[in-house]
Amino acid sequence: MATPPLKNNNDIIDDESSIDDDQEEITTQLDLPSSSTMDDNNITIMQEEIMQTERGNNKRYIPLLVINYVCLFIGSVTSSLLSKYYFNHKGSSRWVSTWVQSSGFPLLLIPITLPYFLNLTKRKPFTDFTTKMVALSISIGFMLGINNLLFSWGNSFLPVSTSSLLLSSQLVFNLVLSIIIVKQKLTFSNVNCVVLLTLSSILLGLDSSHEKNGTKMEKDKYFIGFFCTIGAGLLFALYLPVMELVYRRVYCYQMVMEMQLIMEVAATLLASIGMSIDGGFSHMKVESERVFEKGGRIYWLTVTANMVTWQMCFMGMAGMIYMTSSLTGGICTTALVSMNVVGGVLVFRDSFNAVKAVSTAICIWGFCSYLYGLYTKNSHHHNHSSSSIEKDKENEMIPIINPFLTC
Ligand SMILES: Nc1nc2[nH]cnc2c(=O)[nH]1
Repeated sequence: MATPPLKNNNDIIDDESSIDDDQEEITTQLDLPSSSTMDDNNITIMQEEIMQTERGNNKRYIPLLVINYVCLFIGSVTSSLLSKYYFNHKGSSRWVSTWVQSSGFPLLLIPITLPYFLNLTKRKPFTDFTTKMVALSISIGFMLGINNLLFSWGNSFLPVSTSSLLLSSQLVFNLVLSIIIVKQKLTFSNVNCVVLLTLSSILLGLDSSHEKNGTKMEKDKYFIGFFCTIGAGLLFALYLPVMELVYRRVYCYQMVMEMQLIMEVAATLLASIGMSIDGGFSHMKVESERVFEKGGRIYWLTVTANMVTWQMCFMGMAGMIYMTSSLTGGICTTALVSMNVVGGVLVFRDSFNAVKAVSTAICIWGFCSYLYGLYTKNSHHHNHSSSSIEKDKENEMIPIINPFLTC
């Protein structure tokens, strides 16, 4: 395909007034069907090169990455603390803790519509969606719903240390499935990090016996918790690379959030059906009026805050996967499991012994060395910027943002 000469990069990015024209022009250059999404098969080597050249100039990339990581961090740590607060004060519904993970989905309308109303984009929300993408989002949403259910059931039956020990397996599964599904390359940096984070979680898990809130756990409850957590880890490890694969078909951050919203609607539907069948909604009412130790007002505040923090967590996770890779998303999430333990120590005065200290240190070390590995690899990549697509694929910081189509 003959590709028309490109405009100067800065012209394209800085000149907001010409974005519309640019988009139209580049849509033609990239041969992107105007009413459908970017498909891997539609991208020629030349088109990849055009996008690759522009990536370095995408000024929104780093701020957006930071915002997403901050959301993931705050969302993960606070949702874990709020869940603990809920269970500590006689909240007991597993369905409620499943439902709050996705039911805050309307909040995603903020990152979806804000750029449009702030005139940062001319793209109208929910345009360029194909039936296939909606169907994919709904299917992945059901998978997420089952993961949420298993995750909260596992957490409710097991002590934090045991569930973090079991969840450590998700990172290894994530690495293996990323290699299979998205052809993730094995590097010293990512293998080293997976080993260190897994070691950190194992240490955390070995730190306590199978006791929850000071009482010896019944064997059957332990096994339910065990299988739910392993199942959640496996599903989550599959969910991340599948998301990465799907995100390769979208061309801007807003679309990622829109897909996330559809997924969360599907997950909420699943949780709501389960909750209705099991009397979860009436249980919520009874809990708030008679059971929760801190009273009804604090109960609803806890539930609402948990809905908000879970959305921050999922929004950050989706953004991380889109802007980096599923493995980086998995590493960031798993590193936060250890940070949740530190949160428990700071907020609930949980005991902090030498084993937890060593585990936290290993986690921080593994995570920082991974970030450093990404940083050096990325700067090497920029210094030796070439047209090779293979080279880009080796890089785990893959900003799939097409700046011409940044919306
Ligand atoms: N299975 C699983 N589900 C999650 N949902 C949010 N974080 C996690 C996680 O670390 N594992």
